[in-house]
Amino acid sequence: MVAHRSAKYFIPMLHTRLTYSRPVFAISRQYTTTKTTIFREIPEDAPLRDVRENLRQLGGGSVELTMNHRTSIAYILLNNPSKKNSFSGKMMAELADIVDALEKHVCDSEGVDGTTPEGVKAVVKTKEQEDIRGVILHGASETFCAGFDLSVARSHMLSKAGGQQMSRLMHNTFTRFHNLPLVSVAAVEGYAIGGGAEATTACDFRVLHRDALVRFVHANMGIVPGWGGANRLTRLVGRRNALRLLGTTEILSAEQALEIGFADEIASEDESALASSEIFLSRFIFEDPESALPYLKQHSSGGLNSTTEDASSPPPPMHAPESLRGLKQCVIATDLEGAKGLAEERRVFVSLWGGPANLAAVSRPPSKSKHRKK
Ligand SMILES: CC[C@H](C(=O)O)C(=O)SCCNC(=O)CCNC(=O)[C@H](O)C(C)(C)COP(=O)(O)OP(=O)(O)OC[C@H]1O[C@@H](n2cnc3c(N)ncnc32)[C@H](O)[C@@H]1OP(=O)(O)O
Repeated sequence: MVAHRSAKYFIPMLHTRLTYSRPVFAISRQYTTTKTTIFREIPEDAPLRDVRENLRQLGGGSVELTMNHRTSIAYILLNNPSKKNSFSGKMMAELADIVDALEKHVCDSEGVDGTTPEGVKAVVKTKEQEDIRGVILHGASETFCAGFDLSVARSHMLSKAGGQQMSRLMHNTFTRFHNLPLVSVAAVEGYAIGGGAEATTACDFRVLHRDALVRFVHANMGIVPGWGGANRLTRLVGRRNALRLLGTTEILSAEQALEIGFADEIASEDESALASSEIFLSRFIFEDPESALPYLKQHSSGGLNSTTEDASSPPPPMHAPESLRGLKQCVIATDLEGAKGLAEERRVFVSLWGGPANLAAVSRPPSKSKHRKK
């Protein structure tokens, strides 16, 4: 039965007044829109690839990956500014594509299963200096993300099957992203609302602009987080704070976010969250972040592909990518039950001991000066 959007199909129990007071009218199963796009409802257990392709046809905007090989930082840009970078179905599919690409770049692509800590086997595959060590998730036009694109929801995805598909794909994508053996930072400007707030929890760290606002609005919509955000938020800030943020839907300022441990840093007065995130990441990347700052500023292009060879300034010494990736693997392996986590840590250690970076470090003469606190 093909229903057309109109008030007479409005089903009171699904009517919800959204945070920007746009009523959402429910329509029934098969959808057509003015663009005669048919959103196919597919079986619950359909391959995730089918779900991704089904969603790809919905809505606009884009998610863009760029890699800066000079600074070893990758950037994922949520780009849907006319809708506050909210996620359309197309953007959900593109984010999944990008996580595929990053997994291939940093993991042994033979059978990587990024949804489980055991499934993530980091490798160093390209020349050390080119290897990506960190990734920043950020939004266009000075805002982070307003969650799910509600115009897509209204037009195509208010059925149980639509919600199930969308949630299944986003759970998979954000779990794989969270498990990537890269150090990830959410650079939050403006708003991170609903699924946008959930997206920040999929990163290892959060750097907020001093005016940024974070809000888990799901309770106002008669639901709970649909992208894994409640689970990750609870691990981040503890049960008490998580339940308060989710249950009251209170707006979290940058200061409050820092106070409860949700945010790791607030951008300094005259700095964007993106620039502050690059400096934050540089502490993981460069052996001496302070002295690497001029190089970082010269080459960090906010996500433009910067592979221009600049002979005048070879990159400052960086931590071996395999060591950083191994450390991330050890941390996510703590999700494994019992002794499995320790076993994974030992496996990573053995895989690195005696490797090129370890041999180079061991052969360096010890020097107490390098342990002086700056
Ligand atoms: C699991 C995911 C979860 C779920 O599915 O339950 C969700 O994420 S549901 C979505 C939750 N997000 C929201 O409720 C945020 C709604 N938006 C707002 O509260 C405001 O737009 C805000 C605070 C983000 C920005 O307010 P501001 O006054 O600065 O701008 P406008 O409200 O005028 O918005 C500008 C422009 O963007 C469109 N917009 C904003 N958010 C969304 C969205 N989530 N989906 C689609 N479109 C969105 C808004 O309609 C305006 O467009 P215009 O054509 O100019 O009216």
